[in-house]
Amino acid sequence: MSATLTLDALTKVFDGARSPALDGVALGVDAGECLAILGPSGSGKSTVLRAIAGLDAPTSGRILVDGTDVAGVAPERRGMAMVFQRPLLFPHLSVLDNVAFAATVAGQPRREARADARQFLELVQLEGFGDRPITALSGGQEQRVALARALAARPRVLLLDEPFSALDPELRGDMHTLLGQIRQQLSPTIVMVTHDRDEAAVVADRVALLSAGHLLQHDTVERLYTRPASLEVSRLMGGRIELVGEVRDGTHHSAIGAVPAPEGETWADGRGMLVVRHEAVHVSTLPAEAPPGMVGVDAVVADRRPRGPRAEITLACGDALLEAEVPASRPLVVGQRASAHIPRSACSVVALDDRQGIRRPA
Ligand SMILES: Nc1ncnc2c1ncn2[C@@H]1O[C@H](COP(=O)(O)OP(=O)(O)OP(=O)(O)O)[C@@H](O)[C@H]1O
Repeated sequence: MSATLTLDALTKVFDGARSPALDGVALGVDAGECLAILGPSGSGKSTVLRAIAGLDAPTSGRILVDGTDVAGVAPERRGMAMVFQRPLLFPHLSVLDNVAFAATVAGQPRREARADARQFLELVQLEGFGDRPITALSGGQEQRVALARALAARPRVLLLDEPFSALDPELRGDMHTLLGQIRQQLSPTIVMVTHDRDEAAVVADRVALLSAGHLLQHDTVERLYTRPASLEVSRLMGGRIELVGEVRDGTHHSAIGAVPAPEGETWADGRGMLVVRHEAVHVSTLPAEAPPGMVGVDAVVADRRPRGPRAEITLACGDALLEAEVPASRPLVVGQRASAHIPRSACSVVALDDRQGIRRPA
């Protein structure tokens, strides 16, 4: 129950719009893969999903399922099922009949459809809930029913449009675990829209990052964080360290000194912005040499902001500022001398966009 999905130069211009909602989006999803479509509000995430589902026709470009163009194929004949942010269940039907609905309408005998639906309720861990009215379910349970109903249609591609965003963090975590179990058992191809980086990191094999209708990067979660294709990607992925400088002979030079490219990589010579994942910066107060593979920088603690079990630290290194996180229990105080140890593997150089190069991330 999985298929490959290919988006080929997908473009959507809504009537009267000044700029396209999607502009030439091209990517492939492997059979059984989970792709997260990530991006800020209005970037075109739902438009991609609605085009794949057949709910909106693209202005140009193609959508291929297992290599076959689905242009003109009605939504219900595409072999896809969609789960929305709101579960959209029939309130007058029981839980079981909601899940069995599509099969019954398609002409499957009621008894068979219900037996089948029971299996999917079990899959979403709602066995025993079949006879309940929909109105007796919690939000998380409703979304499980919506998922069971979508899976009961045995879609080749499962489309999820921010399906867990209305749930509280704990329930959302449970749903991520459930999605992992469903993937293990059924391996559906999944395309999931989310604006939450953490959710994308937990559920997806790869991420398509959109901004203003453009695909900025299609890559693994780890590479989006540590090898952003541009300054915009770095910022959208929450990158907070940006150092203007120049690459010479494969080493970036900036206010913090020389940072050689990570092992096995090369950086092109020229002006460039060194971007560094702040989560990887280690703050040391001992006068120790930086360990192998790391760059050491002398600094002074310029700011400290409590964040529950963690504290965010700003380090001043001459004119440059570095960000880091430490456990809240670390007794680092403003004005204290410290050194930052930066793993080279957490560093990347991106083109310096002169329109945005000077602004620091918020
Ligand atoms: N039916 C429509 N008619 C006109 N413009 C639309 C329509 N649907 C979406 N748009 C516009 O297309 C752009 C992309 O919208 P879309 O809903 O795909 O973004 P999104 O990334 O899903 O946003 P959000 O995270 O807020 O849901 C936006 O500028 C939006 O205003």
